[in-house]
Amino acid sequence: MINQRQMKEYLRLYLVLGSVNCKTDPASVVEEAIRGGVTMVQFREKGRHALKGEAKKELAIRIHSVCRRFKVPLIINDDVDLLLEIDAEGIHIGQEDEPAHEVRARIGDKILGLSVHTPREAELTAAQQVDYLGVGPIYPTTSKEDARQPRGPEMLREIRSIGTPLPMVGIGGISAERAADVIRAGADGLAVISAITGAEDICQATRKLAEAIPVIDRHNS
Ligand SMILES: Cc1ncc(COP(=O)(O)OP(=O)(O)O)c(N)n1
Ligand SMILES: Cc1nc(C(=O)O)sc1CCOP(=O)(O)O
Ligand SMILES: [Mg+2]
Repeated sequence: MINQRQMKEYLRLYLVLGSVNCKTDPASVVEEAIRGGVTMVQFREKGRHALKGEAKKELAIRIHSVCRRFKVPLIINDDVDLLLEIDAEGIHIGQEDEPAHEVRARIGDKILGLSVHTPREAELTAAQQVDYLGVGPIYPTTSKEDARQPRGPEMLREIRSIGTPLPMVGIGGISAERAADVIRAGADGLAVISAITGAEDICQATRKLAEAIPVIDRHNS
């Protein structure tokens, strides 16, 4: 499994995207976003108009080739078979997806991220199986059809207060203006879709997000 220090660095500015989120070629969006400061990418091909089968795999391979060029890890959402086929760096699963211990058995040492929405779910997560937690939605979002009620940055604070040892990323409605509140509440990084994919200038929007992330020394806080 990846060491936590490295994991936290990768989580700092995490772009989640699929073809339905992009106005132009998703692989070009990824390249522009990496140039702007994205530290990890998740391929999340979901929704009624999402690509399937070979077309989905072909896009995943093109995005992976951009990520590889810049040494940025690519995480696949939900689809363990696709992760193994293209040899990406990790997988993100939710509470309703394949159980974490079964996914870990299939992926070996690759990165495994799990969504949690409550302190209880974080408490029940086996820290030996999972590399990071995705906590959301922090704010209202229109990018996930079945998103739960937003709980605000307070949810991150509550999860930190139960002493979870795992790196955490906040997700849901995060913008540059909200970045500092999310990090100060305990997140190691920000995961975003629309704040990057919806921008006219992808690189500039990413830079603005990256610059809004405060550096926090957790030992003194
Ligand atoms: C970083 C990150 N956090 C949470 C999620 C949501 O995962 P999940 O609950 O499985 O929902 P879907 O994304 O599969 O619709 C995520 N994808 N990434
Ligand atoms: C993929 C996803 N997962 C969420 C969760 O709460 O688990 S919210 C979300 C969508 C995030 O998109 P945006 O940055 O555009 O709000
Ligand atoms: Mg899922």
